[in-house]
Amino acid sequence: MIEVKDLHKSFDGEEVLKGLNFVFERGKTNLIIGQSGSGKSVFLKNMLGIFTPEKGIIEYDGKPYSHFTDEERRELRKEIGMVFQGGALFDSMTVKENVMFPLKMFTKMKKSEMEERVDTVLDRVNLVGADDKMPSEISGGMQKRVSIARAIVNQPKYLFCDEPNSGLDPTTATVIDNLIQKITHEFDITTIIITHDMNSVLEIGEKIAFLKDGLLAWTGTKDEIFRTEDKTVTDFVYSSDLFKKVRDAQLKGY
Ligand SMILES: Nc1ncnc2c1ncn2[C@@H]1O[C@H](COP(=O)(O)OP(=O)(O)OP(=O)(O)O)[C@@H](O)[C@H]1O
Repeated sequence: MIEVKDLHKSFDGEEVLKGLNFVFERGKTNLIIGQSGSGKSVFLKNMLGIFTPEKGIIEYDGKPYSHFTDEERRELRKEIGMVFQGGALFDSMTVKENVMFPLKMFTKMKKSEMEERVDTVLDRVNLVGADDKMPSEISGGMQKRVSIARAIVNQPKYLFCDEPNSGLDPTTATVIDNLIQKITHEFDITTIIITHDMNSVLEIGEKIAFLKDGLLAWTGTKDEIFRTEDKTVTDFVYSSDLFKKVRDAQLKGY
C-alpha cells in the first residue's frame, strides 16, 4: 500500500500538485487518469522519489519516504518494478539479458538461479522460446511483455506502469492490461498505472484517481465511474466513444 497525504509540488513557483490525498491499495490495479498536463507524471515521479515534494507525506506500507535512510531508499528501489511508456528495453541486449538485468543489478544471485528466475517470468508472460531474440525482432506487444517480465523478475512489492499499452492495437492492449492485473493479484503487488486509455479504465480500473489541475477531482472504481454524475468526470470520460457506447448499452439493459 502507498498512502499519499497532502502532496504539493511546484516548479518555478507554479504549483502542479496542489494537495493530493490517495491510498494506492495492495493487490489492486490503481489507475491514475486525467487530461494532459494534469500532473499524473509528476505525481508518479514524486512517489518514485525522482522529485521531492515541498509538502506532504508519501508512505510505503506505513513508513514515510522522507524518514527512509539512504540504505532504506536503495532497498525500496529493489522492491519497485517499472514498466515504462514504450517499453524502454535495451536494444543491444537479448530478451533474456533484458529480463535478467535487474537481478544482476540488485541481487547477488548465482547465474543458475538468475536463469531459473528469468525462465519462470518469461513463462508467466507467455514468452517461452523468445529468450535469444533481440527487441527489434519481436512485436510491440511482445516487447511490452518483456518489459513486464523485467519489472517483476525481482519480485517487487510495488509496480509502476506509465501508459503500459500506448502504441498497441486495442486487442493487444487488453491482453497487456489483463496480464498486469493478473500479476497484481497473483503476487499481491501495489500496482499504479498511468493511463489515457478508457478501455483500461473499463477493464482493470479497480481503484481510480482522476486528476484535474493538480487536484484529485474524483476517486472510485470502474463501476462507479459510469454512475457518477460529477460533471468534471463525465465531461472527461464521455469524450471517449468507447465509454459512450458502453454506457448506452448499459442504459438499454444489455
Ligand atoms: N521537470 C519539470 N519542470 C518544470 N515543469 C514540469 C516538470 N515536469 C512537469 N512539469 C509541468 O507539470 C505539469 C504537469 O505535467 P505532467 O507531466 O505531470 O502531466 P501529465 O498529466 O502526466 O500529462 P501527459 O498526460 O501529457 O503525460 C505540466 O504543466 C508540466 O509542464
